[in-house]
Amino acid sequence: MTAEILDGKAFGAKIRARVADHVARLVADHDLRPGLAVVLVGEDPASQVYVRNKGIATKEAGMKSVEHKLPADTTEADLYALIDELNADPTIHGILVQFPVPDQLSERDIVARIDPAKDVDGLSVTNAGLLASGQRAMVSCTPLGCLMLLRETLGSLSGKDAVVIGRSNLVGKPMAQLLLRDSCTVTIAHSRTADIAETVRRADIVVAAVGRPRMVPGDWIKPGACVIDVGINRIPAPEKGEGKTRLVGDVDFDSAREVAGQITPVPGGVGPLTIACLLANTVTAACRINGLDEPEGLTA
Ligand SMILES: Nc1nc2c(c(=O)[nH]1)N[C@@H](CN(C=O)c1ccc(C(=O)N[C@@H](CCC(=O)O)C(=O)O)cc1)CN2
Ligand SMILES: [Mg+2]
Repeated sequence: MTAEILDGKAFGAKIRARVADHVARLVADHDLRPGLAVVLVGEDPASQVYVRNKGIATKEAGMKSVEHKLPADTTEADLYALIDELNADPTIHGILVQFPVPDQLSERDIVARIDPAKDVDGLSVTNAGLLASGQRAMVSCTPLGCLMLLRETLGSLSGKDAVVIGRSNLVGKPMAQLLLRDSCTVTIAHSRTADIAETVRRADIVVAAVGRPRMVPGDWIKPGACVIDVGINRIPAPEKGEGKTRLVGDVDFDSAREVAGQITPVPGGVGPLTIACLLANTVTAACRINGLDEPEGLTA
């Protein structure tokens, strides 16, 4: 079997078109233009690219985009003063502080400072708790995108065996909660899982989110399984020339594609869904904050 390759760029574009449609309606019917503020602390080159792409995508969808670039030595007090300002700004509905942040800052404390209603990363204790208890939450963008892609690809997920490899607050844990909510039988595997190969072999759905290049070989995959590779790992690529690098996922694509039913590539799989779902979450937040109906097709 050779797997169907799931095109994250195309699906991301579809989500973004849906977002733009909702935005146009919110502006026309309610004079409400959703606004997203992205805060970047320091000069991490990859983060600079992601933040720029978020700004471009936000404007393309017809939303207000605000970028705050702070120096690498920004203090907690200065960052919190900015977050407080954004929390109070009625034209801003989503706030995202780009991670990683420099060492003097705590990701956990930053997230706690953001109004949970504007927490478009879904990382606050409030949103994690709402999701875990089956209530309306803001859901982290990458797992939200993975869930939308799984539903689009497989239809109902009910009764399927799903394994999430990785237990981060940003991806692994919310992904497992979303799959559980769609009535999957969910296992979270991680570095201490006793027989990870056997655990993965049982799964109809594999979501790999560990950040270890090509950790999951094809012979761990159940024939026909749907494989979602969240990993974005930069590795040396001497074949492209000295000092060159390339991106690979957490799954060994070449061997896994021979076994899987469907698989996401890296790049061009899950990555583009993260930004598309950030836009979706901003629209959702704007609707909720203003007491309007949930946007259809943009929430989990
Ligand atoms: N506050 C947050 N920080 C970070 C998040 C996040 O969700 N919230 N996620 C990542 C970075 N990220 C978005 O912020 C992100 C990463 C990758 C992509 C993407 O489209 N990747 C492309 C490849 C890009 C490349 O060539 O380098 C792909 O996979 O096709 C989008 C967004 C960490 N920080
Ligand atoms: Mg981190």
